[in-house]
Amino acid sequence: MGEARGADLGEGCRQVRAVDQASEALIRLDGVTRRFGQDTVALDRVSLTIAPGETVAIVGRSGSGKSTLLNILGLLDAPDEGTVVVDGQPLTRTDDATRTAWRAAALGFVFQRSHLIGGLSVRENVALGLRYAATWDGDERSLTSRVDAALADVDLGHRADARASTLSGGEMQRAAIARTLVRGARLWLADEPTGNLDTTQSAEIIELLRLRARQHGAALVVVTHEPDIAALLDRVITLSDGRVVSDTGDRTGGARHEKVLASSGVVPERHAALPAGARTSRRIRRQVARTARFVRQGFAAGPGRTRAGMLAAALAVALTVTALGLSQSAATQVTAMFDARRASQVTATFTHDTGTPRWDLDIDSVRAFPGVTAAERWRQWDFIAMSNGEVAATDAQLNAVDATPASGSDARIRWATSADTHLRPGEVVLGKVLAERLGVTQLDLSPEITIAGQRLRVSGILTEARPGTAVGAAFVTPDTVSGLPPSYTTTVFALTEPGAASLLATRIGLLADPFEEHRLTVDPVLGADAYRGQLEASVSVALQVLAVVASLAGLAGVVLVNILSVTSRIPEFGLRRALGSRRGELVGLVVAECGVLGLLGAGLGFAVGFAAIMVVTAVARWQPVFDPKLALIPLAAVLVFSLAAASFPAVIAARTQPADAVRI
Ligand SMILES: Nc1ncnc2c1ncn2[C@@H]1O[C@H](COP(=O)(O)OP(=O)(O)OP(=O)(O)O)[C@@H](O)[C@H]1O
Repeated sequence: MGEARGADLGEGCRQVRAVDQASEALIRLDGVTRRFGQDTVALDRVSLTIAPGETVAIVGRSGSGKSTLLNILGLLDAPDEGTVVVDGQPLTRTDDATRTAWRAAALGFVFQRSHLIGGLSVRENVALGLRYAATWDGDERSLTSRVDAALADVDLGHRADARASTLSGGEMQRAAIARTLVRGARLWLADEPTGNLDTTQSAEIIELLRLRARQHGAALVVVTHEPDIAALLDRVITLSDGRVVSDTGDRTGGARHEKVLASSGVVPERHAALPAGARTSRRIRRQVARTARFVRQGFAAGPGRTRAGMLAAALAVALTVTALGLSQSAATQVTAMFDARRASQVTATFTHDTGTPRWDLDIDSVRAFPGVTAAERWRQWDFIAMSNGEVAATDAQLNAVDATPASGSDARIRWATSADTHLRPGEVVLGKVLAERLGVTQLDLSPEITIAGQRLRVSGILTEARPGTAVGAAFVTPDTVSGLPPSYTTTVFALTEPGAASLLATRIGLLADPFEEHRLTVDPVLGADAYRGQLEASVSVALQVLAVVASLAGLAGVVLVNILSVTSRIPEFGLRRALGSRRGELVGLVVAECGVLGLLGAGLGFAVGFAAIMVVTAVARWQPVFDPKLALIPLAAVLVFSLAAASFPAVIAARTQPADAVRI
């Protein structure tokens, strides 16, 4: 039998003389004390040995320290004082790695609540016991046959493909026994394994545990409240207030197996006699494959939390992509709007040294130019005093305007008064600011003002100035200004079909005044260029800030979802640790799960973000813009998201104390 088991062992293990030479113990406790806080002494100087193959019951009143003792025997916990010696090797309190390696190599657990992963099949739950075992060589085919054999051994073969959460209490414990069986554990530890079962089922489960442990040459330690169950085992250790008060029974049960066990012991893989390099690369490969499998299983076992994690990541990325894309589109839109105006407006101003120009500007030639839709001509007087008591303003600009439409009555230049205004002799349109200054508010009272001795009816108020139009000006007809002193400035303002403005800008001087072209200043956008860049930048910055805020909000969401998901899995992590998972491997599992979810979510988020950009820009009639280089930002964000979102949960997982976690 020893040889048969030996042949079953994985390459990573080697045969050793396993029993403690001094006491022939599989595990020995010397003066072990375990305290919790200041006041609770859960175990008080406990010394005992567990020999290979013996079956032991630990009994005692509630709170007497039974579970604490089992956790110490199971290397899930370490004593504050005293020594634990496994296979002759003393373990230090701090050496978590060695305890973990021993758990993987030699121990198996059956907990009160069985600690199966409910979303996985029974077969995969049992396989978990072997996947973490140091005795497994990574061969999937041998795994399947060993798992099926273990399931058959506990009479659960017919439920192999069922979800573990659908099993009855008794079936769950059978599955937990199969999980212990399949790993070839040498020490089986069961904490109240029948606590949730009725009397008949309890007896069946204890009998199954006892028989299978014996068949496989394993020692069995069972914590129980029930004397009937204790009576079924070889030896009974009674605890009271953390001390062993009696240790009775037949200890030869174990001795019957000593020879077998002495030749079949295993030590943790790190002691194996393979070359170090080969061992390391082999272990890494196996671990990567194992983690990949666990990640897939984790997604399948918890579809709800998988969806939540993915959607949180998708939302974060979608918000970032949308905000970034819209910021670019909006900035481009501002540019396009300004460019559109620049392309359809031309203003040319002539400044004369003295008096009125020799020739009045030829507005008709401008109007006749291809693409021109409307044109105006202003003459402007600066600082004309208007005073006869009724008009007190002294610095208002006064303009003469030729407002005749380009064709028919379709005036293309809108004055933004109550209606398009065609000024008639004797009338004036006031800029809003000037009107307020003069106290002219209501046109239905037919207000009148006097300029240069002429009484004029206010026919409109200019509420919205075109670029460059002074809302502090008064607009009058040429008749009105005929009596004024000469004007020094004349302006031609033209609107064109889109795109025709730039050509007009090169010709307007020649058209308007071929003799004084050199005095011309052409300002196509009337100063708008100066603040176009600023506006563009402001829009862009505002939306980029929004993108950062959205990213942070999304990141917080992803982190929260991951933390909640991992917190709900503490018992599962405790189980994995109990079965032999190292802290680092657990961290790797959590990071891999969060990372994969982050990447899947990011893909979804990209798609949603792009769709949102298309919809918003289509509704707003914008040109959608997304610089491919900016895709790097969300990509980097995804990596940061995934790592940041995984780091907190990974710390939680790494800090999981198996002894505490399996109590939950
Ligand atoms: N993680 C812990 N933190 C604080 N106190 C603990 C912890 N674990 C155990 N104890 C305390 O140690 C003492 C022994 O607890 P333990 O669970 O070992 O008793 P037990 O005999 O198994 O009890 P029961 O039969 O009720 O499960 C108890 O007073 C318990 O409250």
